[in-house]
Amino acid sequence: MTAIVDMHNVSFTYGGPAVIENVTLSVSEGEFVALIGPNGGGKTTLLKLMLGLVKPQKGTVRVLGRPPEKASHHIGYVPQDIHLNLAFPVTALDVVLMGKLAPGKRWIGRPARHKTDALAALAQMGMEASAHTRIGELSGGQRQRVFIARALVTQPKLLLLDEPTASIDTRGQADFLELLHDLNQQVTIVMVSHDLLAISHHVTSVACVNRGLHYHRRSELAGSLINTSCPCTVESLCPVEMVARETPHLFIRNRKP
Ligand SMILES: Nc1ncnc2c1ncn2[C@@H]1O[C@H](COP(=O)(O)OP(=O)(O)OP(=O)(O)O)[C@@H](O)[C@H]1O
Repeated sequence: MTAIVDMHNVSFTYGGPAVIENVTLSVSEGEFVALIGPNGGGKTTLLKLMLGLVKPQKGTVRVLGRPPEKASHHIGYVPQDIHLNLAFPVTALDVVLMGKLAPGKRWIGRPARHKTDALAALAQMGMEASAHTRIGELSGGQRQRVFIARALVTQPKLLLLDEPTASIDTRGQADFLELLHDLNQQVTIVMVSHDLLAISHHVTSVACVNRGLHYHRRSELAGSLINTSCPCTVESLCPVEMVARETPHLFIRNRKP
């Protein structure tokens, strides 16, 4: 089976020190991968490499067996910061319809079906009742659902989400993660998150990113994530441990030095 994402020995720099170094990662169809790690660890850069927005100086990136820019129509992306003038008079439906526009402002697919597809994407995110509400009148969490609907409207095979829960409260986050869990039945998801504990029951694997990358299958982390031992062999360099040290629940605290 072709991997949805295949990164082999990838290194990347913006011109200074390496931001990503010798990273190998394979994401299979149906996975829900969380990328965690400290600020500046390279998580967003990893998503940009998967999107083909930046190119590695070393190694290869393939999405569905092709260079990422040739697979872009199969990728839905919701970036960390979406700058949108909230006073601009567009509805949730208008925003989702924008997902049907290719970069050259060409419509993707048959225009007659666009509205139906956009309403279906909004329904998937539980937002169909707000289709005709102006985007500025929605809450941060509702807007986030609309942006994901925009990414889903082309029925991508891979959904890349950069910290989608940042503007959602704790109760809303649980519902939102439940929704992503359902969505994962039909689309492979790679999501940047800072909240390892909140996501641990929903994801199939966790990749810790701090220039290097350590991949952990959920079975390695299942049960009590707080007390489980970390499967990394190079403990002092393991990003899991670095992340854990920054959280109030030190799931590696009880380990022998
Ligand atoms: N366009 C850019 N030009 C130069 N350096 C950049 C650029 N974008 C990111 N960087 C640097 O690359 C490193 C990794 O950044 P990146 O945004 O990938 O980290 P991150 O893990 O997503 O961080 P955060 O959790 O804070 O969002 C940082 O040191 C950052 O300053």
